[in-house]
Amino acid sequence: MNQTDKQVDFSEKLHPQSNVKKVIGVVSGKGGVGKSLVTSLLAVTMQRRQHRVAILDADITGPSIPKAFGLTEKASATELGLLPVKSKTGIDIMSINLLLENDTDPVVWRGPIIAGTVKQFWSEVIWSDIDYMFVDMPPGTGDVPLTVFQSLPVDGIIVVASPQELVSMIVAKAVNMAKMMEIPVLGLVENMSYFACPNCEEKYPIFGESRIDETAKEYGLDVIAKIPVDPRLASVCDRGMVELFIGDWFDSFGEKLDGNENLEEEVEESKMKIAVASENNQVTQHFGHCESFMVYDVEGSKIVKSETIANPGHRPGFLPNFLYDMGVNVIISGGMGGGAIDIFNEKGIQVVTGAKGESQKVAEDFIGGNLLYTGSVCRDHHHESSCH
Ligand SMILES: Nc1ncnc2c1ncn2[C@@H]1O[C@H](COP(=O)(O)OP(=O)(O)OP(=O)(O)O)[C@@H](O)[C@H]1O
Repeated sequence: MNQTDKQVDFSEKLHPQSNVKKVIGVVSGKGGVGKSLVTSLLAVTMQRRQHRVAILDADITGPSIPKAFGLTEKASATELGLLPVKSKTGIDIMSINLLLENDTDPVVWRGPIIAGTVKQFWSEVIWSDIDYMFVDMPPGTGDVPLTVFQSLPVDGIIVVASPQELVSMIVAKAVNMAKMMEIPVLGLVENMSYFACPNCEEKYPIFGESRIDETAKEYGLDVIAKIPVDPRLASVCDRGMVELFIGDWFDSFGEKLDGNENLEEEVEESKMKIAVASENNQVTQHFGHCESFMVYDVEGSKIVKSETIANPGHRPGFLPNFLYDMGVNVIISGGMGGGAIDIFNEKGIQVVTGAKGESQKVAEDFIGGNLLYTGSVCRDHHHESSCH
């Protein structure tokens, strides 16, 4: 089922006593690649550069920031609002773990509740005079990170990946998600890029040869840092002492950030191609058997060209490759089989299912961030009638 909802602008709802100048989201195409570590290192780097820094831990189901900073006290509240907890060096931090009585309790909330909590972290916490707020985003490119993205006025994002993700299309998905939301991608960080032998200068690519330069070139992005696998990094995080890390990986990025008042100017206007599986100009329920694809070229937030491409025929695995070859970044359909979704995912194409209504209107809603989708998959795709 398709639902539309006006994109919420939480920037107006920042707590009256808060003042946050720049919000930078740290994302990863999947969990466990070091997103929280990178968020922490970035925050510490900017703190060392004499800025007032905050971390909003939006990774509600896997909050790791309080542990890395060794925070044991809980957040407190006044009648005016919630107060972040200050780290040893004065970084303001808010995380669900600072509110839960027992921080080993699992958080098993659904997307809307998670997004609601992140919204409260933005609007009900008093963030006093923050120059840089780093947001540790939920991992992945699914419904939850997308909703959180829509909930915060993020000025730019940093994509973290390990060498394996850089080989796959996971990074492409993260980059496409940011493009969809019209958020500038400030650059890529390759974590666990290599292991540096402590006895010689040799660097060993233990998780595969670095692909970051190639990937960055492909998407026209900057390489921010290549971080080695370093047991000392794991150790400072485990001991709650990330503020003591030794390394200059983010120094030049910090310098650049300081010299760059307007992050938006950093990137060219984003472009993307959206295909909508259609029947009589309406989104069809049956991706493979659609009459045509309405294809929209988008620049910034405007459709600059539209064309109708007849469905060249339904053969297993054929259509995703056909659309990929056309340069499509996003496919919208009512229903779609799991096999097709998998191929689109492998190719880094964002899949939006559960859409309904007039094709161009649906594409416009998507561009405006107003299309919420169900992510529904047709489990049995042999017959059209099974695709509901
Ligand atoms: N370069 C590195 N060298 C050594 N250890 C690392 C490195 N990067 C991350 N780690 C360790 O790997 C673990 C996972 O890192 P982290 O929590 O930052 O990942 P994440 O992407 O935020 O995970 P999630 O998405 O599940 O929250 C942590 O214990 C961290 O200390």
